[in-house]
Amino acid sequence: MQSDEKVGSNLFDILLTLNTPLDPNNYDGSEAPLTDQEICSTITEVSVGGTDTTGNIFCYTIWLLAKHPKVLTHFQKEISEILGDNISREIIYEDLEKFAYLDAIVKESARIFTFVPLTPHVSTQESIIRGNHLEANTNFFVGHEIIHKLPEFWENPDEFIPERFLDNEIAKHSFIPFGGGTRICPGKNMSNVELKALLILLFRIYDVELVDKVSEKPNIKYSFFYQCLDMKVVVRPRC
Ligand code: HEM
Repeated sequence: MQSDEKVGSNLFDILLTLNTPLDPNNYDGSEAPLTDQEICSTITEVSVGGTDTTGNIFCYTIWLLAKHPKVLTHFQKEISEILGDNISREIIYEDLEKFAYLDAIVKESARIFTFVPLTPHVSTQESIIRGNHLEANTNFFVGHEIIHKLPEFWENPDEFIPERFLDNEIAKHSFIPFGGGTRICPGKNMSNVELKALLILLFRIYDVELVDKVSEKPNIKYSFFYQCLDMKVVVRPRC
């Protein structure tokens, strides 16, 4: 970055200028707010954690909506009711809180395509989990995807039914796409806001059709998370 460039207020600007004379908070060379290693780790975490995750879930939600036209129509009606028909009207954060049906769509999409199906953990103390005895310091996995498909919590678990998040009380710990406890995903809210805004921006103007209408699933590869390898769509302005 050139020294005469204006520093914006986005996260990368802030991180890249910390500990330098370009720091908008006038870093005076005394104790640095973060070490260089902490800055690098934060940039890596936000880049890795923050792009593939939301991008893939965006694809899966488009795929599900294209496969379930009634759900899409309901969502597009919600868009018109909340934002009106002026397509250049900006979306603000407060609008997103009114989108109850979209919220249910996003949750159901994260349940059907549990992006991170397993996470590794280590027990810090001796515990009994569903009748299984675990010593302290045991390595184990939390099976997010398995939990999201258990028939004791989810009726017709393989079906995409956003209404289940509107009408029913969801059993505690049965819906954990972002994990839970102290290590819950710190990007949860950011991802939800991005995803909802993107879906509104897309579907308030366009209809989307899958090129491959036959396959039962999108083309997915597992590599710690479910990566969407390719998904071709035809996008048409709504009539
Ligand atoms: C739909 C999008 C996302 C999903 C499904 C997701 C899912 C998860 C899950 C399951 C975990 C593990 C939690 C646990 O161990 O219990 C996690 C951790 C994490 N996520 Fe996300 N994530 C998403 C978006 C994001 C975004 C947008 C960011 C950053 C901007 C992010 C950053 C992180 C980080 C840094 C951790 C590690 C937290 C820790 O170990 O303390 N994630 N995420």
